Amino acid sequence: MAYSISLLIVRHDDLGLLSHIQYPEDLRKLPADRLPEVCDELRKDILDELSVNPGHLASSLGAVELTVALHYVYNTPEDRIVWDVGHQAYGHKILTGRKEAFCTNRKLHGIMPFPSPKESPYDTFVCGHASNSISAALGMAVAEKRLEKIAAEQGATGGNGKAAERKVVAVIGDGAMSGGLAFEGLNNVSATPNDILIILNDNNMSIDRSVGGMKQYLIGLNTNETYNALRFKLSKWLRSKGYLEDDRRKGLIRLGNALKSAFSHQQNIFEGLDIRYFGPFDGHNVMELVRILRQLKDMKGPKLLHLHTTKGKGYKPAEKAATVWHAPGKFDVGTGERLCDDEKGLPAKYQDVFGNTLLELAEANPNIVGVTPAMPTGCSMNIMMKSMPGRVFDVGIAEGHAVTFSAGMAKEGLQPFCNIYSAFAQRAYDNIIHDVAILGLPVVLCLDRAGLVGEDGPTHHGAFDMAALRPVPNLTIAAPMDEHELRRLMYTAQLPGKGPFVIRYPRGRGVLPDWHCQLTEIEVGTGRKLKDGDDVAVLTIGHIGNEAAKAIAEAEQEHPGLTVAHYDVRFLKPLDGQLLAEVGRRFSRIVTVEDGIRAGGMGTAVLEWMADNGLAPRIVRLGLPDSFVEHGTVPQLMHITGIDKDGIKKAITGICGYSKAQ
Ligand SMILES: Cc1ncc(C[n+]2csc(CCOP(=O)(O)OP(=O)(O)O)c2C)c(N)n1
Ligand SMILES: CC(=O)[C@@H](O)[C@H](O)COP(=O)(O)O
Ligand SMILES: [Mg+2]
Repeated sequence: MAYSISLLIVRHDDLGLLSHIQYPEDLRKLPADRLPEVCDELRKDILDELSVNPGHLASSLGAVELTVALHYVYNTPEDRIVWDVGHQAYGHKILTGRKEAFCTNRKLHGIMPFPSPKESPYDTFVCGHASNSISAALGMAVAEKRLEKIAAEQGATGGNGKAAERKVVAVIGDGAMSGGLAFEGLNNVSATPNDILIILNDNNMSIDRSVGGMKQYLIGLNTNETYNALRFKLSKWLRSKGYLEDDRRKGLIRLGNALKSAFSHQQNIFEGLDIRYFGPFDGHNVMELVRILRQLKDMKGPKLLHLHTTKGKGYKPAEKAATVWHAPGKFDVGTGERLCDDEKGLPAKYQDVFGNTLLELAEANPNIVGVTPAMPTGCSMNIMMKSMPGRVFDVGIAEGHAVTFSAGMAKEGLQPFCNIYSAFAQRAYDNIIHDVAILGLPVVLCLDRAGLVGEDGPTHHGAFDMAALRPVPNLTIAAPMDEHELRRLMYTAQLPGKGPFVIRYPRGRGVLPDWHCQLTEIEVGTGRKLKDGDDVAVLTIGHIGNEAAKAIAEAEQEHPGLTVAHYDVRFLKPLDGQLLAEVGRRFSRIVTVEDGIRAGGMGTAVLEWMADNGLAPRIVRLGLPDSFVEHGTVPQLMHITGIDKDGIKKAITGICGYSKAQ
């Protein structure tokens, strides 16, 4: 496997103990009582670096002790640590050969935003979308057992030719634990022979506050210390006597569970699933963590270790306001002041236009309710939440549920606005088809972060929504080119009889000096001509139309005589047949521009429409390629993928014969 970090900037700071640790094997040479020092240095390194090179701060600070203890006790990378989301894994990166390159974190060609086996053998699985760690870890554990069996049958000495049995650990936060996939994983862990350790890193926070029954359950979940100590000793002894093979182990868990609930009047959901539960313990006591992990490491059967941690641990501003410090941007470490750009005079963020407009619509329409899967701040639904707490539902990291829950409310007459980041909505594909589209329920699905998102990289780009949703019957799919269009589309979507309505818009700011405007209806399925011209028609959808407008202006300026028409398709579905007929009849050259994957998106829709209607203009389609776009700033990535002003201009002039087309 190729490991890729091509941007190598070496840091030369003197980091004390850390400067002697390149890899976990160096860490493991230290006596355990030096580990608190390592943690302090690691925390300081993360803080200093992130203050100038922004990223996910608070979760990584909260996982420092756990990270050090894991790499100290486990034989990584041979043993597998599977991080959930991976936004807490900066300490892991620094300890696993990426200390010098950490200053390139999230930058173009630098370290990837989330752990990835493409970058390091210490990164065991793809990270970015929450709640997959338990399933992946179980898969690895099952593979290990099976491969060992195959090797034994073939007369080899052990699975993968190694001496000790590989251990597999999943590290999952309380927020990620609210995801359905995590529950599916637990259910399967319970019923499949395996020895995995699930570490529940419980800081009682998601990005916003943790929500739901599991969060409440975890707060109340306790086992007393004597019980924990006794149980460690007992299971060690039973194991040494060979009494802890699978059947007996399950029986003992059930007995333990029964005794515990008899004494404490508390059922333990994990133990009820035959997963041994240990905790809760202090996740910031590194020496204690080492002791506990050593005891659990060789224990057979599935286990869950529950740790209490503090998001933002060790940095007071982050501890006090973990949501803001989840990914705070640049900041002054000393004062805790966040160094935000001067926002004065800048257009509003689309998310804020969404949030304010939703509240405005909800004030007028009592049927409107808001649904967000764990992103109230990210999508600005917190604006409505503050004013109308009873009408907004944060359902946790549960995109599929968010859609079906919305569908249920729509079925009974409410008007849900369900806001999901485009990439996370991939989790809800069938829910959109099965639970919304088939019945044609009037759910307004707002896909924020559609298109390139920048530094979060391939897992987070909203690349696929248009291509994925376009074939689904009954859906209306639209994308606003500016803030006013977003407001008007939202207004239109909640009018009676509109059915399922998808509105996609990007991360970041719009283009207008003032987002306020009157809320008036846009006729569904209509695009608009923004500018006339004779030589070529440029068809765009959504915000990228603004980039195309700049490209057109420049192309016309650089090539006197060239005139370019610009159409805003606006609705991917239904397409505006009248507009396309005009374009198809008048122009023999068309350039389509979108910020989603080219295959199957708007350009493809135009191509199909022309072919279906017996028209054959030459069409150049710009969009994201058939490969995963890496991380970098949005302008950098737009340039690389050829959808920035220069790329669009090149396509326009190329198709008109002024320069070679791309
Ligand atoms: C499927 C999916 N939905 C939403 C997100 C956005 N997200 C990233 S981290 C996070 C909170 C995770 O909370 P937790 O697992 O408790 O980790 P913590 O941040 O508290 O350390 C959310 C909602 C995501 N990455 N993936
Ligand atoms: C780790 C994760 O998935 C989120 O923290 C994500 O990075 C948020 O993205 P925005 O910054 O666009 O809200
Ligand atoms: Mg959490």
